[in-house]
Formats: sequence, C-alpha cells, structure tokens
Amino acid sequence: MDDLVLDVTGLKAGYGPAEILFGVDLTLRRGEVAALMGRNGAGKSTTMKAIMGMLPPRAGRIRFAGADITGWAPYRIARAGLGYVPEDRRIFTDLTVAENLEVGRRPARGGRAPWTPERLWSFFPNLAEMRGRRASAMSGGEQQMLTIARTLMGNPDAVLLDEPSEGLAPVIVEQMAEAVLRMKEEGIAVLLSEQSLDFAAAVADRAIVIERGEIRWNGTMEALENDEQVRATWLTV
Ligand SMILES: Nc1ncnc2c1ncn2[C@@H]1O[C@H](COP(=O)(O)OP(=O)(O)OP(=O)(O)O)[C@@H](O)[C@H]1O
Repeated sequence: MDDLVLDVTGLKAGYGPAEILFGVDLTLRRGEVAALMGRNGAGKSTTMKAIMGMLPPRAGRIRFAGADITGWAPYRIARAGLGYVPEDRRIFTDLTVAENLEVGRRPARGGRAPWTPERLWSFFPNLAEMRGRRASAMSGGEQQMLTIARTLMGNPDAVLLDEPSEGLAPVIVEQMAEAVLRMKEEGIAVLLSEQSLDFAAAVADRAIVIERGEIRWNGTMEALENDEQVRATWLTV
C-alpha cells in the first residue's frame, strides 16, 4: 500500500450536465511510469484534470502521497508534489526559456536534491542551447519540453503528462521518451496519457486502458503488447 504515490477510487467527473467519468479507479506506484491509454474522447484528459482539482470530482476519492487531496484546489495539489503538464503547453511566451524555469521554482520536499536550471540544462541539452531565447520563438516540441522542465522546477514526486508525444516530430518524440525515462531514473512517478502504443511501449511499465469514462483493462505494457484482442477492443480505431 505504501508504495502507492497516487490512489484514485470511484472518481466521477463531468462538464455541466455531461457525465464523463463513471467511477475511475487507478493507481501509480513510486518510481513507476504508467500509461493511461484510450481512444479520442475516452476520458484521459478529464481524468487528469479531475485528479489535479481543475474539474471538481463529483464522487470518489483521490489520495496522493498519503494525503486525501479530494476537493483540494489545483495550486495546493501542485504544492503537495503532484506536477501536471497539460496538452496545451502553458508557457509564458514573452519570457525566455530560463525565465520560464524560474516561474516554476518551488522548494524541494523530503530531503531530495532540488532541481535547478543547471541540473535541467544537462537533462534537456536542447533547452540549454536556447536558454536566452523567448519561448515564443520555440517549436511546439521545444515548448513541450520547456513545460516539463518548468514542472520539474517545482520538485514534484509525481507528474501527470497529458499526451506528451502528440503532434511532435519523430526526433522530438525520441527526446520526449528519453526525458520520461530519465524522470523515472530520478525516482519521479509518471502517469502519462497516450494513444500511441509505440510511445507507451517505449517508456511505460504498465498500461491502464480507459474507454467511455471507465477503466477497462490494467496490466503490464508487455501483456498489452501481446494481447491483440484487448488492443482491438479498446485501442485501435
Ligand atoms: N470542456 C468540455 N465541455 C464539455 N465536454 C467536454 C469538455 N472537454 C472534454 N469534453 C468531453 O469529454 C469527453 C472526454 O474527453 P477527454 O478530453 O477527457 O478525452 P481524451 O481521452 O483525453 O481524448 P483526447 O485525445 O481527445 O483529448 C469527450 O466526449 C469530450 O467531448
């Protein structure tokens, strides 16, 4: 039980009259990379927004690092150590790469070495090269990397990454996979949402499959790769 960093049970959420999540159960263990997989509109982003408190949970319980965070405001959840990288890159385009990192700086918890821009430059060599550049002059993929780097400046214990590989050029997708694996090496648990089996297989230990707001399957990435029926039923269009 104690190795669970995130424990979501019976989570229901929606937009106005639209019910989208019908009781989502999922867990994330310390140091694990899990892929929340499902087709367009399955409820992946909604699950992440509800976990982060950006969409009020209508039922269920969310525990993070031993605390019940259900109903907490997003800033409080982020300060408790749960980072979030939304699909739409939220960077400050008028600020430079280095200034964007400063915006994300929060004290480290639990005696871990804090993230600094210097540590992040070696983590993301591409960003290091453009540290003085305004974020508006970066490509979408570079902005996505910057969003992740800024999230790390908050010293999270776990990070939710919403569709990190979507719309990226293949070379940037490789760098993204590299970044996720290095986060794992640093002991950060990652829950990423993903439609692409290739990307998930490259980085994730476990897959959690969602369709129409319910978890349909949960198992190792390897089991998912070997189970054509599960993939055909819940993933392939
Ligand atoms: N702001 C909103 N208002 C109303 N309905 C919404 C809103 N955002 C998403 N939805 C609906 O919620 C459902 C789940 O969407 P969600 O974005 O969670 O799916 P997803 O699995 O992340 O897929 P995608 O890859 O398209 O982002 C969809 O039917 C979508 O139309």
